Amino acid sequence: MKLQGTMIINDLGHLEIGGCDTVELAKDYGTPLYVIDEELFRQNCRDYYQAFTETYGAEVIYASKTLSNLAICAIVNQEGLGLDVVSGGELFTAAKAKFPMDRVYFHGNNKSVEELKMALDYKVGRIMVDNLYELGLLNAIAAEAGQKAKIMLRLSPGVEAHTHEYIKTGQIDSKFGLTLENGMALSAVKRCLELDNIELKGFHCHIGSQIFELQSYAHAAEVMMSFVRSVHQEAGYLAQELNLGGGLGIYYFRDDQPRPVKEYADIMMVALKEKAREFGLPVPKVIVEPGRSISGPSGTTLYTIGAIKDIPGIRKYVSVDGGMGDNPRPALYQSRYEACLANRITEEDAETVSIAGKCCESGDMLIWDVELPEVQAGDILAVSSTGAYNYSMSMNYNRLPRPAMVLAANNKAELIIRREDYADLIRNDVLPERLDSSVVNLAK
Ligand SMILES: Cc1ncc(COP(=O)(O)O)c(C=O)c1O
Ligand SMILES: N[C@@H](CCCC[NH3+])C(=O)O
Repeated sequence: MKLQGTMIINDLGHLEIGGCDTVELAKDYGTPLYVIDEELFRQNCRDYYQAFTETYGAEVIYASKTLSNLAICAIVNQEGLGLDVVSGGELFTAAKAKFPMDRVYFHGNNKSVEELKMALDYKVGRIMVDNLYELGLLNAIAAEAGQKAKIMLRLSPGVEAHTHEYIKTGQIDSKFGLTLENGMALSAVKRCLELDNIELKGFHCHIGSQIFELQSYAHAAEVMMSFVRSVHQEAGYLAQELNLGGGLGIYYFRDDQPRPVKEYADIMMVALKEKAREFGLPVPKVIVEPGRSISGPSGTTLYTIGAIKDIPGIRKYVSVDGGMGDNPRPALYQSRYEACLANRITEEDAETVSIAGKCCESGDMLIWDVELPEVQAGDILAVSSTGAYNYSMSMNYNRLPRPAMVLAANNKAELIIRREDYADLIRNDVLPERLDSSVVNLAK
Protein backbone atom coordinates (compact mmCIF):
# COMPACT_ATOMS: atom_id res chain seq x y z
CA MET A 1 0.00 0.00 0.00
CA LYS A 2 1.36 3.40 -0.94
CA LEU A 3 1.93 5.58 2.14
CA GLN A 4 0.20 8.95 1.73
CA GLY A 5 0.14 12.16 3.77
CA THR A 6 1.41 11.68 7.33
CA MET A 7 1.38 7.87 7.12
CA ILE A 8 4.52 6.25 8.51
CA ILE A 9 5.55 2.86 9.83
CA ASN A 10 6.40 3.12 13.54
CA ASP A 11 8.94 1.16 15.63
CA LEU A 12 6.34 -1.52 16.39
CA GLY A 13 5.89 -2.14 12.67
CA HIS A 14 2.42 -0.57 12.80
CA LEU A 15 0.85 1.93 10.42
CA GLU A 16 0.69 5.40 11.93
CA ILE A 17 -1.50 8.30 10.71
CA GLY A 18 -1.15 11.81 12.11
CA GLY A 19 1.19 10.37 14.73
CA CYS A 20 -1.50 7.93 15.91
CA ASP A 21 -0.85 4.18 15.93
CA THR A 22 -3.73 2.76 13.89
CA VAL A 23 -3.70 -0.48 15.88
CA GLU A 24 -4.34 1.60 19.01
CA LEU A 25 -7.06 3.54 17.18
CA ALA A 26 -8.76 0.26 16.28
CA LYS A 27 -8.62 -0.79 19.95
CA ASP A 28 -9.83 2.53 21.29
CA TYR A 29 -12.61 3.27 18.82
CA GLY A 30 -13.48 -0.18 17.43
CA THR A 31 -13.67 -1.14 13.77
CA PRO A 32 -14.62 -0.42 11.07
CA LEU A 33 -13.20 3.03 11.64
CA TYR A 34 -12.73 5.93 9.24
CA VAL A 35 -9.50 7.78 10.01
CA ILE A 36 -9.02 11.24 8.51
CA ASP A 37 -5.49 12.59 8.20
CA GLU A 38 -6.22 16.20 9.13
CA GLU A 39 -2.88 17.54 7.98
CA LEU A 40 -3.27 15.98 4.54
CA PHE A 41 -6.85 17.23 4.22
CA ARG A 42 -5.67 20.73 5.09
CA GLN A 43 -2.65 20.47 2.77
CA ASN A 44 -4.95 19.50 -0.09
CA CYS A 45 -7.12 22.57 0.63
CA ARG A 46 -3.97 24.73 0.67
CA ASP A 47 -2.71 23.33 -2.64
CA TYR A 48 -5.97 24.43 -4.23
CA TYR A 49 -5.96 27.79 -2.49
CA GLN A 50 -2.43 28.50 -3.70
CA ALA A 51 -2.86 27.21 -7.24
CA PHE A 52 -6.22 28.87 -7.91
CA THR A 53 -6.92 31.65 -5.41
CA GLU A 54 -3.46 33.10 -4.83
CA THR A 55 -2.33 32.64 -8.43
CA TYR A 56 -5.49 33.46 -10.37
CA GLY A 57 -7.91 35.07 -7.91
CA ALA A 58 -10.25 32.12 -8.44
CA GLU A 59 -12.57 30.81 -5.73
CA VAL A 60 -12.27 27.20 -4.58
CA ILE A 61 -15.34 25.53 -3.16
CA TYR A 62 -15.07 22.07 -1.57
CA ALA A 63 -17.63 19.55 -2.86
CA SER A 64 -19.12 18.40 0.43
CA LYS A 65 -20.90 15.43 -1.20
CA THR A 66 -17.56 13.63 -0.91
CA LEU A 67 -17.45 13.96 2.87
CA SER A 68 -19.62 16.24 4.95
CA ASN A 69 -19.88 16.64 8.70
CA LEU A 70 -19.52 19.47 11.20
CA ALA A 71 -15.76 19.09 11.71
CA ILE A 72 -15.00 18.89 7.99
CA CYS A 73 -17.11 21.99 7.24
CA ALA A 74 -15.25 23.85 10.00
CA ILE A 75 -11.84 22.87 8.59
CA VAL A 76 -12.85 23.87 5.06
CA ASN A 77 -13.93 27.26 6.39
CA GLN A 78 -10.64 27.71 8.30
CA GLU A 79 -8.73 26.98 5.10
CA GLY A 80 -10.59 29.78 3.29
CA LEU A 81 -12.50 27.60 0.83
CA GLY A 82 -16.17 27.84 -0.04
CA LEU A 83 -18.63 24.93 -0.02
CA ASP A 84 -20.64 23.11 -2.69
CA VAL A 85 -23.77 21.51 -1.23
CA VAL A 86 -26.27 19.37 -3.14
CA SER A 87 -29.12 18.88 -0.70
CA GLY A 88 -30.97 20.36 2.23
CA GLY A 89 -29.02 17.94 4.44
CA GLU A 90 -25.61 19.15 3.31
CA LEU A 91 -26.83 22.76 3.57
CA PHE A 92 -28.13 22.14 7.10
CA THR A 93 -24.78 20.59 8.09
CA ALA A 94 -22.93 23.65 6.76
CA ALA A 95 -25.28 25.99 8.63
CA LYS A 96 -24.85 24.06 11.88
CA ALA A 97 -21.07 24.26 11.42
CA LYS A 98 -21.57 28.06 11.11
CA PHE A 99 -20.15 28.02 7.59
CA PRO A 100 -20.41 31.53 6.06
CA MET A 101 -23.45 31.20 3.83
CA ASP A 102 -22.23 33.69 1.24
CA ARG A 103 -19.56 31.13 0.31
CA VAL A 104 -22.06 28.30 -0.17
CA TYR A 105 -23.11 27.16 -3.65
CA PHE A 106 -26.28 25.08 -3.80
CA HIS A 107 -26.43 22.39 -6.52
CA GLY A 108 -28.96 19.72 -7.45
CA ASN A 109 -30.93 18.61 -10.50
CA ASN A 110 -34.24 18.39 -8.63
CA LYS A 111 -34.22 20.71 -5.64
CA SER A 112 -37.47 20.65 -3.74
CA VAL A 113 -39.55 23.71 -2.90
CA GLU A 114 -38.48 23.24 0.71
CA GLU A 115 -34.80 23.15 -0.26
CA LEU A 116 -35.09 26.27 -2.42
CA LYS A 117 -36.86 28.13 0.39
CA MET A 118 -34.15 26.99 2.80
CA ALA A 119 -31.44 28.27 0.44
CA LEU A 120 -33.11 31.67 0.24
CA ASP A 121 -33.70 31.78 4.00
CA TYR A 122 -30.07 31.01 4.70
CA LYS A 123 -29.04 33.48 1.96
CA VAL A 124 -26.61 31.11 0.26
CA GLY A 125 -24.06 32.69 -2.08
CA ARG A 126 -25.34 31.10 -5.29
CA ILE A 127 -28.10 28.74 -6.32
CA MET A 128 -26.90 26.62 -9.24
CA VAL A 129 -30.02 26.32 -11.38
CA ASP A 130 -30.08 23.07 -13.31
CA ASN A 131 -33.18 23.34 -15.51
CA LEU A 132 -36.07 25.54 -16.65
CA TYR A 133 -38.54 24.00 -14.21
CA GLU A 134 -36.30 24.99 -11.31
CA LEU A 135 -35.80 28.47 -12.74
CA GLY A 136 -39.55 29.15 -12.77
CA LEU A 137 -40.00 27.66 -9.32
CA LEU A 138 -37.16 29.66 -7.83
CA ASN A 139 -38.38 32.91 -9.37
CA ALA A 140 -41.80 32.38 -7.78
CA ILE A 141 -40.38 31.42 -4.38
CA ALA A 142 -37.96 34.36 -4.43
CA ALA A 143 -40.82 36.73 -5.34
CA GLU A 144 -42.81 35.46 -2.37
CA ALA A 145 -39.80 35.97 -0.10
CA GLY A 146 -39.20 39.47 -1.53
CA GLN A 147 -35.72 38.47 -2.70
CA LYS A 148 -33.70 38.38 -5.88
CA ALA A 149 -32.00 34.96 -6.11
CA LYS A 150 -28.36 35.06 -7.19
CA ILE A 151 -27.94 32.17 -9.56
CA MET A 152 -25.62 30.45 -12.00
CA LEU A 153 -26.97 28.22 -14.76
CA ARG A 154 -25.61 24.70 -14.91
CA LEU A 155 -24.79 23.77 -18.49
CA SER A 156 -24.11 20.44 -20.09
CA PRO A 157 -21.19 21.31 -22.37
CA GLY A 158 -20.84 18.06 -24.31
CA VAL A 159 -17.24 17.58 -23.21
CA GLU A 160 -15.99 14.01 -22.98
CA ALA A 161 -14.16 13.22 -19.74
CA HIS A 162 -12.24 9.96 -19.76
CA THR A 163 -13.67 8.28 -16.68
CA HIS A 164 -16.21 5.62 -15.56
CA GLU A 165 -19.64 5.84 -17.30
CA TYR A 166 -21.51 6.47 -14.04
CA ILE A 167 -19.32 9.36 -12.94
CA LYS A 168 -19.23 11.26 -16.23
CA THR A 169 -21.52 14.28 -16.13
CA GLY A 170 -20.69 16.77 -18.87
CA GLN A 171 -21.77 14.74 -21.91
CA ILE A 172 -24.94 15.64 -23.82
CA ASP A 173 -26.84 12.50 -22.80
CA SER A 174 -26.92 13.44 -19.11
CA LYS A 175 -29.60 14.23 -16.53
CA PHE A 176 -27.63 17.30 -15.42
CA GLY A 177 -27.81 20.82 -16.75
CA LEU A 178 -29.02 22.72 -19.78
CA THR A 179 -27.70 21.43 -23.09
CA LEU A 180 -25.45 23.81 -24.97
CA GLU A 181 -25.72 22.31 -28.43
CA ASN A 182 -29.47 22.40 -29.00
CA GLY A 183 -30.05 25.99 -27.85
CA MET A 184 -31.62 25.00 -24.51
CA ALA A 185 -28.91 26.87 -22.61
CA LEU A 186 -29.26 30.07 -24.62
CA SER A 187 -33.03 30.17 -24.19
CA ALA A 188 -32.58 29.66 -20.45
CA VAL A 189 -30.31 32.72 -20.34
CA LYS A 190 -32.93 34.78 -22.16
CA ARG A 191 -35.58 33.57 -19.73
CA CYS A 192 -33.39 34.55 -16.75
CA LEU A 193 -33.09 38.07 -18.11
CA GLU A 194 -36.88 38.39 -18.23
CA LEU A 195 -37.48 37.23 -14.66
CA ASP A 196 -37.77 39.88 -11.92
CA ASN A 197 -36.52 37.78 -9.03
CA ILE A 198 -33.52 36.18 -10.66
CA GLU A 199 -30.04 37.68 -10.89
CA LEU A 200 -27.91 35.67 -13.31
CA LYS A 201 -24.24 35.72 -12.31
CA GLY A 202 -22.80 33.25 -14.80
CA PHE A 203 -22.48 29.65 -15.86
CA HIS A 204 -21.37 26.32 -14.47
CA CYS A 205 -20.22 23.02 -15.90
CA HIS A 206 -18.76 19.86 -14.42
CA ILE A 207 -17.43 17.28 -16.83
CA GLY A 208 -17.00 14.30 -14.51
CA SER A 209 -14.99 12.80 -11.72
CA GLN A 210 -11.66 10.94 -11.24
CA ILE A 211 -10.16 12.70 -14.28
CA PHE A 212 -6.46 12.44 -15.15
CA GLU A 213 -6.62 13.96 -18.63
CA LEU A 214 -6.12 17.67 -17.93
CA GLN A 215 -6.76 18.66 -21.54
CA SER A 216 -10.44 17.87 -20.89
CA TYR A 217 -10.47 20.89 -18.53
CA ALA A 218 -8.86 23.15 -21.13
CA HIS A 219 -11.48 21.98 -23.60
CA ALA A 220 -14.33 22.63 -21.15
CA ALA A 221 -12.96 26.14 -20.42
CA GLU A 222 -12.86 26.90 -24.15
CA VAL A 223 -16.37 25.61 -24.77
CA MET A 224 -17.72 27.63 -21.85
CA MET A 225 -15.91 30.80 -22.96
CA SER A 226 -17.33 30.35 -26.46
CA PHE A 227 -20.77 30.16 -24.89
CA VAL A 228 -20.07 33.37 -22.95
CA ARG A 229 -19.27 35.02 -26.27
CA SER A 230 -22.36 33.79 -28.09
CA VAL A 231 -24.63 34.82 -25.23
CA HIS A 232 -22.97 38.23 -25.25
CA GLN A 233 -23.57 38.56 -28.97
CA GLU A 234 -27.09 37.15 -29.06
CA ALA A 235 -28.60 38.30 -25.76
CA GLY A 236 -26.37 41.22 -24.78
CA TYR A 237 -25.55 39.49 -21.50
CA LEU A 238 -21.96 39.30 -20.23
CA ALA A 239 -21.31 36.55 -17.67
CA GLN A 240 -19.28 37.66 -14.66
CA GLU A 241 -18.59 34.21 -13.26
CA LEU A 242 -17.67 30.79 -14.61
CA ASN A 243 -17.72 27.72 -12.38
CA LEU A 244 -15.78 24.96 -14.10
CA GLY A 245 -16.58 22.16 -11.66
CA GLY A 246 -14.27 19.65 -10.01
CA GLY A 247 -13.23 16.12 -10.82
CA LEU A 248 -9.44 15.87 -10.49
CA GLY A 249 -8.38 12.23 -10.16
CA ILE A 250 -6.54 10.76 -7.16
CA TYR A 251 -4.35 7.77 -6.38
CA TYR A 252 -6.30 4.65 -5.44
CA PHE A 253 -4.33 1.90 -7.09
CA ARG A 254 -0.95 1.31 -8.66
CA ASP A 255 -1.79 2.51 -12.19
CA ASP A 256 -3.25 5.84 -11.04
CA GLN A 257 -1.10 8.86 -11.77
CA PRO A 258 -2.75 11.94 -10.31
CA ARG A 259 -1.75 15.30 -11.76
CA PRO A 260 -0.62 18.15 -9.51
CA VAL A 261 -3.28 20.74 -8.70
CA LYS A 262 -0.98 23.49 -9.95
CA GLU A 263 -0.75 21.87 -13.39
CA TYR A 264 -4.55 21.51 -13.51
CA ALA A 265 -4.97 25.20 -12.57
CA ASP A 266 -2.42 26.40 -15.10
CA ILE A 267 -3.76 24.35 -18.01
CA MET A 268 -7.33 25.40 -17.37
CA MET A 269 -6.65 29.07 -16.65
CA VAL A 270 -4.29 29.53 -19.60
CA ALA A 271 -6.90 28.06 -21.96
CA LEU A 272 -9.59 30.31 -20.51
CA LYS A 273 -7.52 33.48 -20.67
CA GLU A 274 -6.43 32.69 -24.21
CA LYS A 275 -10.05 32.35 -25.35
CA ALA A 276 -11.08 35.53 -23.53
CA ARG A 277 -8.24 37.41 -25.27
CA GLU A 278 -9.18 35.93 -28.66
CA PHE A 279 -12.80 37.05 -28.18
CA GLY A 280 -11.86 40.46 -26.74
CA LEU A 281 -13.83 39.73 -23.57
CA PRO A 282 -12.87 40.17 -19.90
CA VAL A 283 -11.84 37.00 -18.05
CA PRO A 284 -14.76 36.04 -15.79
CA LYS A 285 -14.22 35.24 -12.12
CA VAL A 286 -13.46 31.52 -12.00
CA ILE A 287 -14.78 29.06 -9.44
CA VAL A 288 -13.71 25.41 -9.11
CA GLU A 289 -15.36 22.78 -6.95
CA PRO A 290 -13.03 19.89 -6.15
CA GLY A 291 -14.11 17.17 -3.75
CA ARG A 292 -12.36 13.82 -4.11
CA SER A 293 -8.88 15.36 -4.54
CA ILE A 294 -9.26 17.09 -1.15
CA SER A 295 -10.97 14.47 0.99
CA GLY A 296 -10.15 11.21 -0.83
CA PRO A 297 -6.44 10.68 -0.08
CA SER A 298 -6.87 11.86 3.50
CA GLY A 299 -9.12 8.94 4.50
CA THR A 300 -8.16 5.41 5.56
CA THR A 301 -10.58 2.74 6.79
CA LEU A 302 -9.54 0.24 9.45
CA TYR A 303 -11.21 -3.17 9.64
CA THR A 304 -10.72 -6.26 11.80
CA ILE A 305 -10.25 -9.50 9.96
CA GLY A 306 -12.57 -12.35 10.94
CA ALA A 307 -13.56 -15.48 9.03
CA ILE A 308 -11.15 -16.85 6.43
CA LYS A 309 -12.36 -19.30 3.78
CA ASP A 310 -9.69 -21.00 1.72
CA ILE A 311 -10.85 -22.81 -1.42
CA PRO A 312 -7.61 -24.53 -2.47
CA GLY A 313 -6.64 -23.81 -6.05
CA ILE A 314 -9.44 -21.26 -6.37
CA ARG A 315 -9.38 -18.38 -3.89
CA LYS A 316 -8.93 -17.37 -0.27
CA TYR A 317 -11.75 -15.17 0.99
CA VAL A 318 -10.79 -13.00 3.96
CA SER A 319 -13.81 -11.37 5.58
CA VAL A 320 -13.72 -8.05 7.41
CA ASP A 321 -16.22 -6.46 9.78
CA GLY A 322 -17.38 -3.86 7.23
CA GLY A 323 -17.75 -3.79 3.45
CA MET A 324 -20.20 -2.29 0.98
CA GLY A 325 -22.09 -0.62 3.83
CA ASP A 326 -19.15 1.68 4.56
CA ASN A 327 -17.63 1.61 1.06
CA PRO A 328 -20.05 0.85 -1.78
CA ARG A 329 -17.60 1.98 -4.49
CA PRO A 330 -16.10 -1.42 -5.44
CA ALA A 331 -19.61 -2.88 -5.83
CA LEU A 332 -20.89 0.15 -7.76
CA TYR A 333 -17.96 1.07 -9.98
CA GLN A 334 -15.56 -1.87 -9.73
CA SER A 335 -13.22 0.58 -7.97
CA ARG A 336 -9.88 -0.80 -6.87
CA TYR A 337 -8.20 -0.10 -3.55
CA GLU A 338 -4.89 -0.87 -1.87
CA ALA A 339 -4.59 -2.37 1.60
CA CYS A 340 -2.08 -3.49 4.19
CA LEU A 341 -2.07 -5.25 7.54
CA ALA A 342 -1.75 -2.24 9.85
CA ASN A 343 -0.41 -4.40 12.70
CA ARG A 344 2.24 -6.20 10.60
CA ILE A 345 3.05 -3.73 7.85
CA THR A 346 6.75 -4.58 7.61
CA GLU A 347 6.18 -8.31 7.04
CA GLU A 348 6.76 -9.73 3.57
CA ASP A 349 3.72 -10.46 1.40
CA ALA A 350 3.07 -14.19 1.46
CA GLU A 351 -0.28 -14.79 -0.23
CA THR A 352 -2.89 -13.39 -2.56
CA VAL A 353 -6.30 -13.10 -0.95
CA SER A 354 -9.63 -11.39 -1.65
CA ILE A 355 -11.22 -9.14 0.94
CA ALA A 356 -14.93 -9.75 1.46
CA GLY A 357 -17.42 -7.56 3.29
CA LYS A 358 -19.96 -8.92 5.73
CA CYS A 359 -23.16 -8.09 3.86
CA CYS A 360 -25.43 -10.84 2.66
CA GLU A 361 -24.51 -10.16 -0.94
CA SER A 362 -21.98 -12.01 -3.14
CA GLY A 363 -21.00 -8.69 -4.73
CA ASP A 364 -19.90 -7.33 -1.37
CA MET A 365 -16.18 -7.62 -2.11
CA LEU A 366 -13.86 -4.78 -1.09
CA ILE A 367 -10.73 -5.95 -2.90
CA TRP A 368 -10.16 -8.81 -5.32
CA ASP A 369 -6.64 -10.29 -5.27
CA VAL A 370 -4.50 -8.32 -2.87
CA GLU A 371 -1.05 -9.46 -1.74
CA LEU A 372 -0.63 -9.58 2.04
CA PRO A 373 1.45 -11.35 4.67
CA GLU A 374 -0.22 -14.56 5.85
CA VAL A 375 -3.50 -13.23 7.19
CA GLN A 376 -4.96 -14.23 10.56
CA ALA A 377 -8.23 -13.49 12.28
CA GLY A 378 -7.78 -10.44 14.47
CA ASP A 379 -5.38 -8.65 12.10
CA ILE A 380 -6.19 -5.02 11.36
CA LEU A 381 -6.65 -4.27 7.66
CA ALA A 382 -6.11 -0.69 6.52
CA VAL A 383 -7.63 0.39 3.18
CA SER A 384 -6.32 3.71 1.87
CA SER A 385 -7.89 6.57 -0.16
CA THR A 386 -11.32 6.14 1.42
CA GLY A 387 -11.94 9.77 2.40
CA ALA A 388 -14.25 10.59 -0.52
CA TYR A 389 -17.59 8.97 -1.40
CA ASN A 390 -17.22 6.35 1.34
CA TYR A 391 -18.84 7.67 4.53
CA SER A 392 -20.99 9.96 2.36
CA MET A 393 -22.32 6.97 0.39
CA SER A 394 -22.49 4.59 3.35
CA MET A 395 -25.71 2.77 4.18
CA ASN A 396 -27.37 0.55 6.74
CA TYR A 397 -27.96 -2.45 4.46
CA ASN A 398 -28.43 -5.57 6.62
CA ARG A 399 -28.98 -3.11 9.47
CA LEU A 400 -25.28 -2.66 9.98
CA PRO A 401 -24.54 0.48 12.00
CA ARG A 402 -22.33 3.05 10.29
CA PRO A 403 -18.72 3.27 11.57
CA ALA A 404 -17.22 6.06 13.62
CA MET A 405 -14.81 8.65 12.18
CA VAL A 406 -11.79 10.20 13.86
CA LEU A 407 -9.52 13.09 12.92
CA ALA A 408 -5.89 12.13 13.46
CA ALA A 409 -3.34 14.92 13.85
CA ASN A 410 -0.34 15.76 16.01
CA ASN A 411 -0.28 12.39 17.81
CA LYS A 412 -3.91 12.79 18.84
CA ALA A 413 -7.20 11.38 17.58
CA GLU A 414 -10.54 13.11 18.04
CA LEU A 415 -13.93 11.59 17.41
CA ILE A 416 -15.85 13.54 14.76
CA ILE A 417 -18.61 11.04 14.02
CA ARG A 418 -19.85 8.72 16.70
CA ARG A 419 -20.38 5.04 15.78
CA GLU A 420 -24.04 4.24 15.21
CA ASP A 421 -25.54 1.77 17.64
CA TYR A 422 -28.49 -0.57 17.30
CA ALA A 423 -30.82 1.98 18.89
CA ASP A 424 -29.95 4.37 16.03
CA LEU A 425 -31.16 1.74 13.59
CA ILE A 426 -34.69 1.68 14.98
CA ARG A 427 -34.85 5.37 15.87
CA ASN A 428 -37.24 6.15 13.03
CA ASP A 429 -39.22 2.90 13.12
CA VAL A 430 -42.81 3.22 14.22
CA LEU A 431 -44.62 0.18 15.58
CA PRO A 432 -48.40 0.57 15.25
CA GLU A 433 -50.10 -0.50 18.44
CA ARG A 434 -52.06 -3.27 16.69
CA LEU A 435 -48.74 -4.95 15.75
CA ASP A 436 -47.43 -5.20 19.29
CA SER A 437 -45.37 -8.39 19.12
CA SER A 438 -46.17 -9.43 22.67
CA VAL A 439 -49.70 -10.17 21.45
CA VAL A 440 -49.49 -13.31 19.30
CA ASN A 441 -52.72 -14.10 17.56
CA LEU A 442 -52.40 -17.26 15.48
CA ALA A 443 -55.95 -18.57 15.87
CA LYS A 444 -58.62 -16.63 14.02
C1 LIG B 1 -21.42 19.41 -9.90
C2 LIG B 1 -20.28 18.75 -9.24
N1 LIG B 1 -19.30 19.50 -8.71
C3 LIG B 1 -18.25 18.95 -8.09
C4 LIG B 1 -18.11 17.59 -7.99
C5 LIG B 1 -16.91 17.05 -7.29
O1 LIG B 1 -16.20 16.21 -8.08
P1 LIG B 1 -14.88 15.50 -7.52
O2 LIG B 1 -15.22 14.91 -6.22
O3 LIG B 1 -14.59 14.48 -8.54
O4 LIG B 1 -13.83 16.55 -7.44
C6 LIG B 1 -19.09 16.76 -8.53
C7 LIG B 1 -18.96 15.28 -8.51
O5 LIG B 1 -18.56 14.70 -9.51
C8 LIG B 1 -20.21 17.36 -9.17
O6 LIG B 1 -21.16 16.61 -9.68
N1 LIG C 1 -19.79 8.77 -6.24
C1 LIG C 1 -18.85 8.75 -7.32
C2 LIG C 1 -18.58 10.09 -7.88
C3 LIG C 1 -19.85 10.82 -8.16
C4 LIG C 1 -19.57 12.16 -8.60
C5 LIG C 1 -20.60 13.12 -8.12
N2 LIG C 1 -21.04 13.98 -9.15
C6 LIG C 1 -17.59 8.02 -6.88
O1 LIG C 1 -17.58 7.48 -5.80
O2 LIG C 1 -16.64 7.93 -7.59
